[in-house]
Amino acid sequence: MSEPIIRISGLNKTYADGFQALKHVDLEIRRGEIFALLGPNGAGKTTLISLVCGLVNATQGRVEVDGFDHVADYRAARSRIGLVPQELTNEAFETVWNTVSFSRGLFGKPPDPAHIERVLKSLALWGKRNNRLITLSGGMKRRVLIAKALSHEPRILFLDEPTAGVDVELRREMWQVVRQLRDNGVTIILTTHYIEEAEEMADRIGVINRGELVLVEEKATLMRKLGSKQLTLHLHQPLERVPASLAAFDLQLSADGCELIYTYEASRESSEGSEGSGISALLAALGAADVGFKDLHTRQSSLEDIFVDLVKERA
Ligand SMILES: Nc1ncnc2c1ncn2[C@@H]1O[C@H](COP(=O)(O)OP(=O)(O)OP(=O)(O)O)[C@@H](O)[C@H]1O
Repeated sequence: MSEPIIRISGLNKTYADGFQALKHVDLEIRRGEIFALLGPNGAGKTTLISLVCGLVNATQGRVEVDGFDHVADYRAARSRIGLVPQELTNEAFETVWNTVSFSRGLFGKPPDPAHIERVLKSLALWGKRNNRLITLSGGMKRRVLIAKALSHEPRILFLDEPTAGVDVELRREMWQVVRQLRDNGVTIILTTHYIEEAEEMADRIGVINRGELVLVEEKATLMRKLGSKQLTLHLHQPLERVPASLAAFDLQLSADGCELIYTYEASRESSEGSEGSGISALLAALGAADVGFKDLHTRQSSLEDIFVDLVKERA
């Protein structure tokens, strides 16, 4: 496997007031992946990306960006990174073209109108290049932020809460844009507290809570490893309690006694077939106990359940 594009080791950050916002974070970002950093408000997401981007100094630890130390080789490291902040600052009366071209200049890159044209076209902003930012829709403004971050041809793009406070349609549009960038070879790191976003977009997910990186995992593995499934049986006759002969199963009875809910591990089911999940045994035991049901459905636990469990466990 190729070298990681970002290597973070033993990163600590204590702010001037003594608050420890990051606690010994180790993390490697793979070339070309979409990595979602998921965590509740105040978990340390912005602190972590600000450190990697060189906007905040680390108290301890080391960051390498594409082989360059982010302190000793600051310029080389920083030139490889594009950062998409949440909001546009005060350039409302500038045109799209000028804003994006100016951003490139900030990195000391010589003008390259052909590159700016490519970026604007890929983000469907070409037709708006002479518009002032103030005249653009919310979605277009967000795309201008991405264009600015791509103006100096970075290999890594950080997106800080890319879809915070935007509507569903715009969120989908942003996801599409991000996927396209990844397909063009850009490594993407996004922070989010929308679980749905991590579930939809990421190749790997890191969960950060109270300054600690509590988990880093392939999304698919995470879902498989920690996900559980529920089978709900709608009974013919309500029950007062779960029959003693079914005590071996993880069963819950709904308050009205009309539904039996069976929780089992989705991973057992996929690796061992329905036998492994105990469904056959449960159905046989239900038959023996004379508990009839008229309908059933299953539900896979989402990343949201997993996330809530993780954060709860450590609270
Ligand atoms: N300059 C600072 N001085 C002291 N504490 C700070 C400073 N900046 C951030 N913090 C604290 O560090 C913690 C992590 O903040 P950070 O902004 O990194 O979290 P976050 O995960 O990005 O949260 P959000 O989703 O709300 O943006 C918070 O408790 C915050 O109050």
